[in-house]
Amino acid sequence: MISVKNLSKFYDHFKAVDNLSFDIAPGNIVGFLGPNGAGKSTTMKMLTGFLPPSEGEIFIKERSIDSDAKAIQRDIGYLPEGAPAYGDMTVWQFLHFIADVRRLKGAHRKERLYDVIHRVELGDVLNRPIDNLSKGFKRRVGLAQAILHDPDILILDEPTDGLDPNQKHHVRQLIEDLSREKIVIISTHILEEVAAVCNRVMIIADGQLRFDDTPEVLRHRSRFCNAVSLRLSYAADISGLAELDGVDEMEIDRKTGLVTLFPEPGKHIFHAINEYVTQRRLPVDTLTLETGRLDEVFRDITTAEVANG
Ligand SMILES: Nc1ncnc2c1ncn2[C@@H]1O[C@H](COP(=O)(O)OP(=O)(O)OP(=O)(O)O)[C@@H](O)[C@H]1O
Repeated sequence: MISVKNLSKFYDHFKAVDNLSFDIAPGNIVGFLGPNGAGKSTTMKMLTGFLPPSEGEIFIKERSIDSDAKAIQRDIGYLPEGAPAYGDMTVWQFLHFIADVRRLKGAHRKERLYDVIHRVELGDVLNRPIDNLSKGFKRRVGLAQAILHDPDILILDEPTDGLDPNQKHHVRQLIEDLSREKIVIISTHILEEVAAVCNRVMIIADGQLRFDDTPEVLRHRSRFCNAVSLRLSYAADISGLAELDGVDEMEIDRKTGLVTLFPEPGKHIFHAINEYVTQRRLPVDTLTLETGRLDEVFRDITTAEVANG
């Protein structure tokens, strides 16, 4: 369990993290979201004991990071932003170096190295110097060092940054596999990542916590959630759609021709629309039930503070 109380960080007079309080329980895969400069990395560095808080407290498994940082760091795997490593070492040398730092010994050490190399799929690059690896492989080496000692808590700063779509998919699956019983905190800019792997979303902006709930709740904040969009193959009179029971509003995107029908709060309109277009034989190419647009909600939440001053 992680428990954070009134956490703040100042860089000189600038408040980068502003009075954060939250608890995270095992099994939580937290997507830690925020625009550039929101304070994500600073918060992660404080959680891992790399940066002392200016104010507030962090308890991890009921120990204070203030007095017990060393013990706490044994329970944490941390992938910092950019995944720094010793570039002149080969992957094999680097992982052994990390195994030394983590004091892994004997059969357990062997087993952990084998497991991690296999899971993160580093077998083909073990003898390559890290400096010569692609960005994607460097990221994977960073991930491997973070999980080598099988920590209960994983803190990953933009783990899929620089990876191609296949590698992203692989790393997300890896995180899902690892996350049973563990706490995983992932900082990311990528909203689809949150929907794909996280069961909790925390959004910060200007160092303050703006949202803390499930991805589902986040999605439901979108006015597009449960809206129905359709595309016509040629022009037709669709004005009757706006009059259907439960339809609040109809919007037509003049550029793309996409028609979106928004429901009244709590109403489901897909079936009524489907029936209407079928009965009238309207020339509808696609009819889609929207699940909500996370990018729009993210923008609303993170720009709200500007309006609030
Ligand atoms: N060592 C430092 N000294 C002074 N200011 C800093 C320092 N580190 C970060 N900051 C500032 O604190 C704010 C928060 O930075 P932080 O790196 O935590 O944000 P972030 O959410 O991780 O951003 P990004 O998504 O761009 O990585 C930014 O305005 C940044 O410029």
